[in-house]
Amino acid sequence: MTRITSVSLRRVLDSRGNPTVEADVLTESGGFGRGAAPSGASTGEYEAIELPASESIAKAREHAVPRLEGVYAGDQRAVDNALRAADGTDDFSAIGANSAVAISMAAAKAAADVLGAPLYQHLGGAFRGENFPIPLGNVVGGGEHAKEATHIQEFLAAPVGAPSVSEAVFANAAVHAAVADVLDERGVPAAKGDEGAWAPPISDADAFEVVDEAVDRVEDEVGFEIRFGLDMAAAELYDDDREAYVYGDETKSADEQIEYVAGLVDEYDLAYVEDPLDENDYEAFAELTDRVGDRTLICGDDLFVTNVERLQDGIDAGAANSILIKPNQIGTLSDAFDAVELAARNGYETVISHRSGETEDTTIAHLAVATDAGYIKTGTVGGERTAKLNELVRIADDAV
Ligand SMILES: C=C(OP(=O)(O)O)C(=O)O
Ligand SMILES: [Mg+2]
Repeated sequence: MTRITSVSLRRVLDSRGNPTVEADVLTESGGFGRGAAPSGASTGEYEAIELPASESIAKAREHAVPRLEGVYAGDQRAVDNALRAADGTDDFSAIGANSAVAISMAAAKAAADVLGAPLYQHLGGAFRGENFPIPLGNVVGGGEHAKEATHIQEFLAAPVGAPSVSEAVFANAAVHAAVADVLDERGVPAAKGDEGAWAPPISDADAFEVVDEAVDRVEDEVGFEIRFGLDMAAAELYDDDREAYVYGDETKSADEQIEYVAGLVDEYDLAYVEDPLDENDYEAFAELTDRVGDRTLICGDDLFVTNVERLQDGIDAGAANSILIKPNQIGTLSDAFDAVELAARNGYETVISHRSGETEDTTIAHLAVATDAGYIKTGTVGGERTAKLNELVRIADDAV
């Protein structure tokens, strides 16, 4: 029933206006699935390779599509193994991780369509947990996502006390609005960055004050606990030649960076810190996790790139206590599931994540529910972000 009869690929727009790959998968019984690849700006050095969309489509049409016809979409590992075999490299540099992930997601949706089950149910099975992920909402940002804004890439609202997904999603939107109010009161103009977060021309120190104030106001309104966290995307701050983290005119050594982040965790009671250190410095990650990992999540994004080998190295080193999962960093849903499983077996929290360049695709909302992830990071406002957040609300409401 789920035997694939056709795979078609096309170029569509992503949220930055760049071309990206969209895949349609059809099965013999009429099942249909569509997936679209996201795209990063602050990409990790060890991510699977994204090719220009046209090139990736041409290569995938030549090498992958013929192998996929006849494969059962309901057997996700068979689909993803066919993609790996068609590519023949470790990093999808032959057909592009963008075509690979679009096809992998489209096949999963086609199978769910045939089975008449919501995607999260197909991916997670009957015995998945009953938890819903807490959405981490980007409310202020800079780095590679906005020029002339903060050095730290993302300040993320974390509504840890929300009684429901819906209340959490609306709380994050309220924090986003409150940040606009606080900036306005301070006379600071702000455009938005790639993910829809405010990108004000202020120092990181001022941004902490602004977000802290906005979170306090919304916490008082909603009556449940809201904390906040960061994606420091520190590999983008790190200068290999100077062996230092560069914040404009200031630099910090690895030891100073550890001290700085540990201080921030305590001063602002941060719930979450992603990529606080360079992607090659497992040791410094381990030192920081040792210091503050009992009271906050230290999450590896560029550090682990959703890759089980890098995650295993991190587990061995004690480098973090959580992992960001981005399917396009590794190329297939099967690989992303493997990373989630390894993380869970080792007590690591999982955070399913969007990319800064996104589409209306909602797969990650289903993936987060299917894997019982503790968190999902998928922005706060903006159509390509609310597509996932609203899908989460629908899933919680049993309306997909
Ligand atoms: C979402 C992120 O940004 P990008 O997609 O640019 O890597 C991130 O760094 O977590
Ligand atoms: Mg990140």
